[in-house]
Amino acid sequence: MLLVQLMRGAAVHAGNRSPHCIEPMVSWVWGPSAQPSGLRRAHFSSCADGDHPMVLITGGLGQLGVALAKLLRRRFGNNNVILSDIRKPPDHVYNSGPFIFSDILDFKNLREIVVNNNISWLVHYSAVLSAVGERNVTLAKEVNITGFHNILDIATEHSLRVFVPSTIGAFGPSSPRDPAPELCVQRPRTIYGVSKVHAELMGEYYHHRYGLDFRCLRYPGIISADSQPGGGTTDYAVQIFHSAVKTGQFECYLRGDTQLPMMYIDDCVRATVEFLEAPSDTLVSRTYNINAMNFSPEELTEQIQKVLPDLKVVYSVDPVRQAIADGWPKALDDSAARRDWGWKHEYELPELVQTMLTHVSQGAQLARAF
Ligand SMILES: NC(=O)C1=CN([C@@H]2O[C@H](COP(=O)(O)OP(=O)(O)OC[C@H]3O[C@@H](n4cnc5c(N)ncnc54)[C@H](O)[C@@H]3O)[C@@H](O)[C@H]2O)C=CC1
Ligand SMILES: CC(=O)[C@H](N)C(=O)O
Repeated sequence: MLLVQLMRGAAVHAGNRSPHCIEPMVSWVWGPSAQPSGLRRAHFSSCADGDHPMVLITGGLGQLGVALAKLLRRRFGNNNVILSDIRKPPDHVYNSGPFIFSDILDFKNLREIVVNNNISWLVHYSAVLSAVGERNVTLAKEVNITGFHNILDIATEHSLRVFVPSTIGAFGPSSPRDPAPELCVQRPRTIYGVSKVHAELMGEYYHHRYGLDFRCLRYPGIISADSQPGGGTTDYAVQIFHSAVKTGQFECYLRGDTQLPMMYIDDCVRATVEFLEAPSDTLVSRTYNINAMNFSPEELTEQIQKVLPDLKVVYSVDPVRQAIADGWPKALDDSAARRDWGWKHEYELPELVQTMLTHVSQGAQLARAF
């Protein structure tokens, strides 16, 4: 019954966004996780067959890579998007399109993949996230800095368009927090944040020095139902949905009033594709903030309780993740992305909660059926 009610609610949510491509084309596609929401409107520039880029996604088996690959494959064809990682993919991912082993620390292997597959766009998702990075600084330095240098050199060598996400974690306690602007003091206190500021600056330097087509979005915390987060500070906002559906109880590691910027995964991958497709001359900057909503654990709980009133949340604060969150922005100013390349989010908190509960309930029902 819960599922039926949720699906009814989700089906009526259809966003309107403004197209900002050279030749705007409105088409109807199935969203990456579109079962409950049905047909959604997609605004992309038209793209003749021969114009398709050949895309490589590194770190593609994390929280975001598979959803991005789905959207890019729908757009450019299944065989034109290669997922890669150092882990073994689950069967459904392996069977859904090209997958290749790639360790970003292995420069020669990375170069071979780029050359042999005629790669033209590189989406660099491999990373060690904030909480795991504080537990293993050496690994974070290696993957997020040394690995990124390999990406930068190969992208420059082969004239690739390269997308590297940054994060709200690239700001720190001395940055303005409400909202954090595009340009301000950035003195993060995590190795994750330091490595992302390094990536922003190096990418912009290579753009100016060598003409590299470097593109970077500072993502907020991303919320997804089908994929698990990889060890960040915003993970609670995914975990709470699974606990709410499975046990009706959740132990939150952040204080109830910790407000952070957040976004639903469909908005995140759509923003990424739109930004990748934006004509170079519309990009005033090479690094943009993007955002959708800002909320605290208490506000998220309240919204979930509108559907699941029995949900109980207790707070058991983890000092490491709380200190990280306390140095991050409460909101992001993303007006430049909205102005320059037409960024517009679709999901606000009520739609996010509706959609997440629908997906997570469906998943739980399926799991019980097997
Ligand atoms: N998920 C989020 O809330 C946010 C993510 N981002 C950024 O988006 C990107 C993707 O994030 P997620 O998918 O959440 O990360 P994740 O932690 O879920 O996945 C990262 C992937 O990188 C892979 N990896 C680790 N070492 C590697 C190596 N040596 N070679 C190749 N792959 C390696 C891991 O196996 C993993 O599958 C990251 O750069 C992250 O910093 C930015 C802001 C928010
Ligand atoms: C916001 C991020 O970059 C990530 N989810 C993390 O919490 O580390």
